Amino acid sequence: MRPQPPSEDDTVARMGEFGLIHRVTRGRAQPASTLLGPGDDAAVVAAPDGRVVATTDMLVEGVHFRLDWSSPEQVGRKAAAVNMADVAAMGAMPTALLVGFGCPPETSTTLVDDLVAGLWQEANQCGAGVVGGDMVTADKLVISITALGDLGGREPVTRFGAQVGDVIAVCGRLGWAAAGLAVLGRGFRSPVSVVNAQRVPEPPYAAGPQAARAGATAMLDVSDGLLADLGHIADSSEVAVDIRTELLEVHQRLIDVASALGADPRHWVLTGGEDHALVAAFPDPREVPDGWRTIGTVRAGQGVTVDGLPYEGPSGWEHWRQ
Ligand SMILES: Nc1ncnc2c1ncn2[C@@H]1O[C@H](COP(=O)(O)OP(=O)(O)O)[C@@H](O)[C@H]1O
Ligand SMILES: Cc1ncc(C[n+]2csc(CCOP(=O)(O)OP(=O)(O)O)c2C)c(N)n1
Ligand SMILES: [Mg+2]
Ligand SMILES: [Mg+2]
Ligand SMILES: [Mg+2]
Repeated sequence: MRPQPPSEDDTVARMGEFGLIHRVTRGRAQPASTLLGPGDDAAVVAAPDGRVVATTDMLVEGVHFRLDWSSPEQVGRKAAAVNMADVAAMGAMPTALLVGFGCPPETSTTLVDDLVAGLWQEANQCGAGVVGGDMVTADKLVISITALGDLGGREPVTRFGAQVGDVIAVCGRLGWAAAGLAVLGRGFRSPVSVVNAQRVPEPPYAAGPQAARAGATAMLDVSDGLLADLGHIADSSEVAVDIRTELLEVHQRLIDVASALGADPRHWVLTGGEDHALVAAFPDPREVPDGWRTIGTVRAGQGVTVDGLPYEGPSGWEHWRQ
Protein backbone atom coordinates (compact mmCIF):
# COMPACT_ATOMS: atom_id res chain seq x y z
CA MET A 1 0.00 0.00 0.00
CA ARG A 2 1.10 3.54 -0.73
CA PRO A 3 2.38 5.16 2.52
CA GLN A 4 -0.24 7.57 3.84
CA PRO A 5 0.86 11.17 4.42
CA PRO A 6 0.79 12.14 8.11
CA SER A 7 -1.52 15.06 7.38
CA GLU A 8 -3.25 16.70 4.44
CA ASP A 9 -0.55 19.38 4.42
CA ASP A 10 1.83 16.82 2.96
CA THR A 11 -0.15 15.88 -0.12
CA VAL A 12 0.97 16.96 -3.55
CA ALA A 13 -2.49 18.46 -4.06
CA ARG A 14 -1.89 20.81 -1.16
CA MET A 15 1.56 21.67 -2.45
CA GLY A 16 0.58 22.10 -6.10
CA GLU A 17 2.68 21.45 -9.22
CA PHE A 18 5.03 24.40 -8.76
CA GLY A 19 5.50 23.90 -5.02
CA LEU A 20 6.40 20.31 -5.73
CA ILE A 21 8.89 21.29 -8.47
CA HIS A 22 10.53 23.72 -6.03
CA ARG A 23 10.69 20.99 -3.38
CA VAL A 24 12.41 18.45 -5.63
CA THR A 25 14.82 20.87 -7.33
CA ARG A 26 16.00 23.13 -4.48
CA GLY A 27 19.38 22.71 -2.88
CA ARG A 28 20.81 20.32 -5.45
CA ALA A 29 24.36 21.05 -6.57
CA GLN A 30 24.61 20.58 -10.31
CA PRO A 31 27.79 19.33 -11.99
CA ALA A 32 29.86 21.74 -14.06
CA SER A 33 28.43 20.27 -17.25
CA THR A 34 24.98 21.70 -16.33
CA LEU A 35 25.12 25.06 -18.08
CA LEU A 36 21.45 25.74 -17.26
CA GLY A 37 19.60 23.54 -14.77
CA PRO A 38 15.92 23.09 -13.87
CA GLY A 39 13.62 26.11 -13.92
CA ASP A 40 13.43 26.97 -17.58
CA ASP A 41 11.66 25.49 -20.59
CA ALA A 42 14.71 23.32 -21.14
CA ALA A 43 18.11 22.66 -19.62
CA VAL A 44 21.40 23.27 -21.42
CA VAL A 45 24.09 20.65 -20.91
CA ALA A 46 27.71 20.87 -21.99
CA ALA A 47 29.37 18.06 -23.86
CA PRO A 48 33.09 18.14 -24.70
CA ASP A 49 32.17 18.83 -28.32
CA GLY A 50 29.27 21.23 -27.80
CA ARG A 51 26.02 21.97 -25.94
CA VAL A 52 22.65 20.30 -26.05
CA VAL A 53 19.24 21.66 -25.08
CA ALA A 54 17.18 19.03 -23.21
CA THR A 55 13.58 19.06 -22.05
CA THR A 56 10.88 16.57 -21.13
CA ASP A 57 7.08 16.64 -20.97
CA MET A 58 4.67 13.79 -20.39
CA LEU A 59 1.12 13.36 -21.70
CA VAL A 60 -1.30 11.17 -19.72
CA GLU A 61 -4.58 9.85 -21.09
CA GLY A 62 -7.50 11.59 -19.40
CA VAL A 63 -5.30 14.47 -18.23
CA HIS A 64 -3.81 15.80 -21.49
CA PHE A 65 -5.92 14.03 -24.11
CA ARG A 66 -8.81 11.64 -24.52
CA LEU A 67 -8.95 8.95 -27.18
CA ASP A 68 -12.63 9.76 -27.83
CA TRP A 69 -11.60 13.37 -28.55
CA SER A 70 -8.39 12.84 -30.52
CA SER A 71 -7.06 10.25 -32.94
CA PRO A 72 -3.86 8.39 -31.97
CA GLU A 73 -2.06 10.29 -34.72
CA GLN A 74 -3.18 13.60 -33.20
CA VAL A 75 -1.99 12.46 -29.76
CA GLY A 76 1.41 11.62 -31.26
CA ARG A 77 1.63 15.00 -32.94
CA LYS A 78 0.67 16.79 -29.72
CA ALA A 79 3.23 14.85 -27.66
CA ALA A 80 6.00 15.85 -30.06
CA ALA A 81 4.78 19.44 -30.42
CA VAL A 82 4.58 20.29 -26.71
CA ASN A 83 8.17 19.14 -26.27
CA MET A 84 9.59 20.78 -29.37
CA ALA A 85 7.88 24.04 -28.31
CA ASP A 86 10.02 24.01 -25.14
CA VAL A 87 13.15 23.63 -27.28
CA ALA A 88 12.03 26.53 -29.49
CA ALA A 89 11.35 28.61 -26.37
CA MET A 90 15.09 28.47 -25.59
CA GLY A 91 15.85 29.89 -29.05
CA ALA A 92 16.92 26.46 -30.30
CA MET A 93 15.76 24.04 -32.98
CA PRO A 94 14.75 20.47 -32.05
CA THR A 95 17.11 17.77 -33.25
CA ALA A 96 15.94 14.52 -31.66
CA LEU A 97 13.21 12.95 -29.54
CA LEU A 98 13.33 10.02 -27.08
CA VAL A 99 9.89 8.53 -26.51
CA GLY A 100 8.79 6.79 -23.31
CA PHE A 101 5.55 4.95 -24.05
CA GLY A 102 3.18 3.18 -21.66
CA CYS A 103 -0.12 1.49 -22.50
CA PRO A 104 -2.49 -1.23 -21.25
CA PRO A 105 -2.06 -4.78 -22.66
CA GLU A 106 -5.21 -4.63 -24.81
CA THR A 107 -4.01 -1.56 -26.76
CA SER A 108 -4.06 -2.27 -30.50
CA THR A 109 -0.79 -2.22 -32.37
CA THR A 110 -2.52 -0.03 -34.98
CA LEU A 111 -3.02 2.64 -32.32
CA VAL A 112 0.72 2.52 -31.60
CA ASP A 113 1.53 2.69 -35.33
CA ASP A 114 -0.73 5.71 -35.79
CA LEU A 115 0.61 7.50 -32.73
CA VAL A 116 4.19 6.96 -33.89
CA ALA A 117 3.26 8.20 -37.37
CA GLY A 118 1.97 11.41 -35.73
CA LEU A 119 5.16 11.77 -33.70
CA TRP A 120 7.32 11.46 -36.78
CA GLN A 121 5.13 13.79 -38.82
CA GLU A 122 5.50 16.56 -36.23
CA ALA A 123 9.20 15.85 -35.62
CA ASN A 124 9.91 16.04 -39.33
CA GLN A 125 8.46 19.58 -39.43
CA CYS A 126 11.53 20.58 -37.40
CA GLY A 127 13.99 18.23 -39.03
CA ALA A 128 14.05 16.07 -35.87
CA GLY A 129 13.73 12.30 -35.55
CA VAL A 130 12.94 9.72 -32.85
CA VAL A 131 16.29 8.36 -31.69
CA GLY A 132 15.23 6.18 -28.77
CA GLY A 133 12.63 5.49 -26.15
CA ASP A 134 11.11 2.94 -23.83
CA MET A 135 8.02 0.71 -23.74
CA VAL A 136 6.19 -0.28 -20.55
CA THR A 137 2.82 -1.64 -19.52
CA ALA A 138 0.59 0.93 -17.83
CA ASP A 139 -3.03 1.43 -16.72
CA LYS A 140 -3.50 4.30 -19.18
CA LEU A 141 -1.80 5.59 -22.27
CA VAL A 142 1.26 7.66 -21.30
CA ILE A 143 3.73 9.34 -23.65
CA SER A 144 6.76 10.93 -22.05
CA ILE A 145 9.10 12.60 -24.50
CA THR A 146 12.56 14.01 -24.06
CA ALA A 147 13.43 16.50 -26.77
CA LEU A 148 16.96 17.62 -27.57
CA GLY A 149 17.85 20.77 -29.44
CA ASP A 150 20.57 22.82 -31.07
CA LEU A 151 21.24 26.45 -30.13
CA GLY A 152 22.99 27.12 -33.43
CA GLY A 153 25.86 28.80 -31.60
CA ARG A 154 23.60 31.37 -29.88
CA GLU A 155 23.09 31.82 -26.15
CA PRO A 156 19.88 30.25 -24.76
CA VAL A 157 16.99 32.65 -24.17
CA THR A 158 16.04 31.99 -20.55
CA ARG A 159 13.13 33.08 -18.36
CA PHE A 160 15.34 35.29 -16.18
CA GLY A 161 16.66 37.93 -18.59
CA ALA A 162 13.69 40.31 -18.93
CA GLN A 163 14.58 43.93 -18.13
CA VAL A 164 12.50 46.88 -17.01
CA GLY A 165 11.53 48.78 -20.16
CA ASP A 166 11.36 45.70 -22.41
CA VAL A 167 8.22 45.06 -24.42
CA ILE A 168 6.38 41.72 -24.27
CA ALA A 169 5.43 40.16 -27.60
CA VAL A 170 3.76 36.93 -28.66
CA CYS A 171 3.96 34.72 -31.74
CA GLY A 172 1.31 32.05 -32.29
CA ARG A 173 -2.24 31.46 -31.14
CA LEU A 174 -3.70 32.21 -27.70
CA GLY A 175 -7.00 30.86 -26.39
CA TRP A 176 -7.75 28.48 -29.24
CA ALA A 177 -6.90 25.23 -27.44
CA ALA A 178 -8.88 26.39 -24.38
CA ALA A 179 -11.86 27.13 -26.61
CA GLY A 180 -11.50 23.65 -28.13
CA LEU A 181 -11.36 22.10 -24.66
CA ALA A 182 -14.56 23.93 -23.69
CA VAL A 183 -16.27 22.70 -26.87
CA LEU A 184 -15.12 19.08 -26.41
CA GLY A 185 -15.93 19.18 -22.70
CA ARG A 186 -19.54 20.02 -23.53
CA GLY A 187 -19.75 17.06 -25.91
CA PHE A 188 -19.50 18.99 -29.20
CA ARG A 189 -17.07 18.28 -32.03
CA SER A 190 -17.19 21.60 -33.87
CA PRO A 191 -16.15 24.20 -34.87
CA VAL A 192 -13.30 22.07 -36.04
CA SER A 193 -10.81 24.98 -36.04
CA VAL A 194 -10.83 25.31 -32.25
CA VAL A 195 -11.29 21.57 -31.63
CA ASN A 196 -8.26 20.80 -33.78
CA ALA A 197 -6.29 23.49 -31.94
CA GLN A 198 -6.92 21.50 -28.74
CA ARG A 199 -6.03 18.22 -30.44
CA VAL A 200 -2.82 19.39 -32.10
CA PRO A 201 -1.04 22.62 -31.14
CA GLU A 202 0.84 24.52 -33.83
CA PRO A 203 3.82 26.07 -32.06
CA PRO A 204 5.68 28.59 -34.23
CA TYR A 205 8.95 26.64 -33.97
CA ALA A 206 11.07 28.88 -36.19
CA ALA A 207 9.99 31.95 -34.19
CA GLY A 208 12.15 30.72 -31.28
CA PRO A 209 15.50 31.08 -33.04
CA GLN A 210 14.10 34.17 -34.82
CA ALA A 211 13.44 35.85 -31.44
CA ALA A 212 16.88 34.82 -30.18
CA ARG A 213 18.52 36.42 -33.24
CA ALA A 214 16.41 39.57 -32.69
CA GLY A 215 17.82 39.93 -29.16
CA ALA A 216 14.98 38.55 -27.01
CA THR A 217 15.95 38.87 -23.33
CA ALA A 218 13.51 36.20 -22.04
CA MET A 219 11.16 33.71 -23.65
CA LEU A 220 8.85 30.79 -22.92
CA ASP A 221 6.07 28.84 -24.54
CA VAL A 222 2.52 29.21 -23.25
CA SER A 223 1.57 25.75 -22.01
CA ASP A 224 -0.42 26.60 -18.86
CA GLY A 225 -1.84 30.05 -19.71
CA LEU A 226 -0.45 33.42 -20.80
CA LEU A 227 -0.72 35.02 -17.35
CA ALA A 228 0.51 31.95 -15.47
CA ASP A 229 3.48 31.51 -17.77
CA LEU A 230 4.35 35.22 -17.81
CA GLY A 231 4.42 34.85 -14.02
CA HIS A 232 7.46 32.59 -14.46
CA ILE A 233 9.25 35.30 -16.47
CA ALA A 234 8.27 37.93 -13.89
CA ASP A 235 9.44 35.78 -10.95
CA SER A 236 12.67 34.59 -12.59
CA SER A 237 13.57 38.04 -13.94
CA GLU A 238 12.44 39.86 -10.76
CA VAL A 239 10.30 42.27 -12.74
CA ALA A 240 6.61 43.03 -13.22
CA VAL A 241 4.77 42.34 -16.47
CA ASP A 242 1.70 44.28 -17.56
CA ILE A 243 -0.50 43.05 -20.40
CA ARG A 244 -2.62 45.60 -22.29
CA THR A 245 -5.94 44.12 -23.39
CA GLU A 246 -6.28 46.66 -26.20
CA LEU A 247 -3.20 45.00 -27.76
CA LEU A 248 -4.54 41.45 -27.36
CA GLU A 249 -6.40 40.23 -30.38
CA VAL A 250 -9.43 38.09 -29.62
CA HIS A 251 -10.20 36.29 -32.87
CA GLN A 252 -13.80 36.46 -34.09
CA ARG A 253 -13.95 32.65 -34.04
CA LEU A 254 -13.24 32.65 -30.29
CA ILE A 255 -15.87 35.34 -29.75
CA ASP A 256 -18.42 33.25 -31.66
CA VAL A 257 -17.61 30.02 -29.79
CA ALA A 258 -17.67 31.82 -26.45
CA SER A 259 -21.05 33.38 -27.10
CA ALA A 260 -22.46 29.96 -28.10
CA LEU A 261 -21.14 28.44 -24.84
CA GLY A 262 -21.80 31.42 -22.57
CA ALA A 263 -18.07 31.75 -21.91
CA ASP A 264 -15.62 34.67 -21.85
CA PRO A 265 -13.20 34.57 -24.84
CA ARG A 266 -10.81 37.00 -23.13
CA HIS A 267 -10.43 34.50 -20.29
CA TRP A 268 -9.34 31.84 -22.81
CA VAL A 269 -6.79 34.21 -24.35
CA LEU A 270 -5.37 35.28 -20.97
CA THR A 271 -5.38 31.97 -19.11
CA GLY A 272 -5.86 29.15 -21.64
CA GLY A 273 -2.87 26.88 -22.13
CA GLU A 274 -1.85 24.33 -24.74
CA ASP A 275 -1.52 26.57 -27.80
CA HIS A 276 2.24 26.77 -27.18
CA ALA A 277 2.56 30.28 -28.55
CA LEU A 278 5.97 31.79 -27.82
CA VAL A 279 6.07 34.87 -25.57
CA ALA A 280 9.23 36.92 -25.31
CA ALA A 281 10.63 40.18 -23.98
CA PHE A 282 12.47 42.48 -26.39
CA PRO A 283 14.50 45.55 -25.35
CA ASP A 284 13.40 47.71 -28.26
CA PRO A 285 9.88 47.80 -29.73
CA ARG A 286 11.45 48.35 -33.17
CA GLU A 287 13.30 45.03 -32.88
CA VAL A 288 10.15 42.93 -32.37
CA PRO A 289 10.43 40.53 -35.34
CA ASP A 290 7.90 40.03 -38.13
CA GLY A 291 5.05 37.77 -37.10
CA TRP A 292 5.23 38.84 -33.42
CA ARG A 293 2.59 41.06 -31.76
CA THR A 294 3.43 43.41 -28.91
CA ILE A 295 1.02 42.80 -26.00
CA GLY A 296 2.58 44.47 -22.96
CA THR A 297 5.54 45.86 -21.11
CA VAL A 298 8.07 44.94 -18.44
CA ARG A 299 8.08 47.22 -15.40
CA ALA A 300 9.75 47.47 -12.03
CA GLY A 301 7.99 45.41 -9.38
CA GLN A 302 6.65 41.89 -9.30
CA GLY A 303 3.85 39.77 -10.67
CA VAL A 304 1.64 40.02 -13.73
CA THR A 305 -1.13 42.57 -14.21
CA VAL A 306 -3.74 43.14 -16.91
CA ASP A 307 -4.23 46.81 -17.74
CA GLY A 308 -2.41 47.59 -14.50
CA LEU A 309 -4.68 45.46 -12.32
CA PRO A 310 -4.25 42.00 -10.79
CA TYR A 311 -6.27 39.31 -12.61
CA GLU A 312 -9.10 37.78 -10.60
CA GLY A 313 -9.18 33.99 -10.63
CA PRO A 314 -6.76 31.28 -11.75
CA SER A 315 -4.16 32.49 -14.26
CA GLY A 316 -3.67 29.06 -15.86
CA TRP A 317 -3.47 25.31 -15.43
CA GLU A 318 -1.69 23.80 -12.43
CA HIS A 319 -1.61 20.03 -11.90
CA TRP A 320 -3.38 18.85 -8.74
CA ARG A 321 -4.97 22.29 -8.42
CA GLN A 322 -7.61 21.84 -11.15
N1 LIG B 1 10.59 16.17 -11.43
C1 LIG B 1 11.35 17.21 -11.77
N2 LIG B 1 12.66 17.25 -11.48
C2 LIG B 1 13.43 18.29 -11.85
N3 LIG B 1 12.97 19.37 -12.52
C3 LIG B 1 11.66 19.40 -12.82
C4 LIG B 1 10.78 18.32 -12.48
N4 LIG B 1 9.54 18.64 -12.95
C5 LIG B 1 9.65 19.82 -13.53
N5 LIG B 1 10.93 20.29 -13.46
C6 LIG B 1 11.45 21.54 -14.02
O1 LIG B 1 10.65 22.62 -13.56
C7 LIG B 1 10.56 23.61 -14.56
C8 LIG B 1 9.10 23.96 -14.80
O2 LIG B 1 8.43 22.82 -15.35
P1 LIG B 1 7.23 23.01 -16.32
O3 LIG B 1 6.28 24.01 -15.77
O4 LIG B 1 6.70 21.65 -16.65
O5 LIG B 1 7.94 23.64 -17.62
P2 LIG B 1 7.26 23.75 -19.04
O6 LIG B 1 5.88 24.35 -18.80
O7 LIG B 1 8.16 24.64 -19.84
O8 LIG B 1 7.17 22.35 -19.59
C9 LIG B 1 11.26 23.06 -15.79
O9 LIG B 1 12.55 23.60 -15.86
C10 LIG B 1 11.31 21.58 -15.52
O10 LIG B 1 12.40 20.96 -16.15
C1 LIG C 1 -8.83 15.45 -21.23
C2 LIG C 1 -8.21 16.79 -20.98
N1 LIG C 1 -8.50 17.48 -19.86
C3 LIG C 1 -7.91 18.68 -19.63
C4 LIG C 1 -7.05 19.22 -20.52
C5 LIG C 1 -6.45 20.59 -20.26
N2 LIG C 1 -5.04 20.55 -19.87
C6 LIG C 1 -4.39 19.42 -19.52
S1 LIG C 1 -2.79 19.70 -19.15
C7 LIG C 1 -2.92 21.36 -19.44
C8 LIG C 1 -1.76 22.32 -19.26
C9 LIG C 1 -0.49 21.93 -19.92
O1 LIG C 1 0.02 20.67 -19.50
P1 LIG C 1 1.32 20.52 -18.59
O2 LIG C 1 1.49 19.09 -18.29
O3 LIG C 1 1.22 21.45 -17.41
O4 LIG C 1 2.44 21.01 -19.60
P2 LIG C 1 3.74 21.88 -19.32
O5 LIG C 1 3.30 23.16 -18.66
O6 LIG C 1 4.63 21.08 -18.42
O7 LIG C 1 4.36 22.09 -20.66
C10 LIG C 1 -4.23 21.67 -19.82
C11 LIG C 1 -4.71 23.04 -20.14
C12 LIG C 1 -6.76 18.47 -21.69
N3 LIG C 1 -5.87 18.88 -22.61
N4 LIG C 1 -7.35 17.27 -21.89
MG1 LIG D 1 7.57 25.58 -21.57
MG1 LIG E 1 6.73 20.62 -18.33
MG1 LIG F 1 2.68 22.73 -16.68
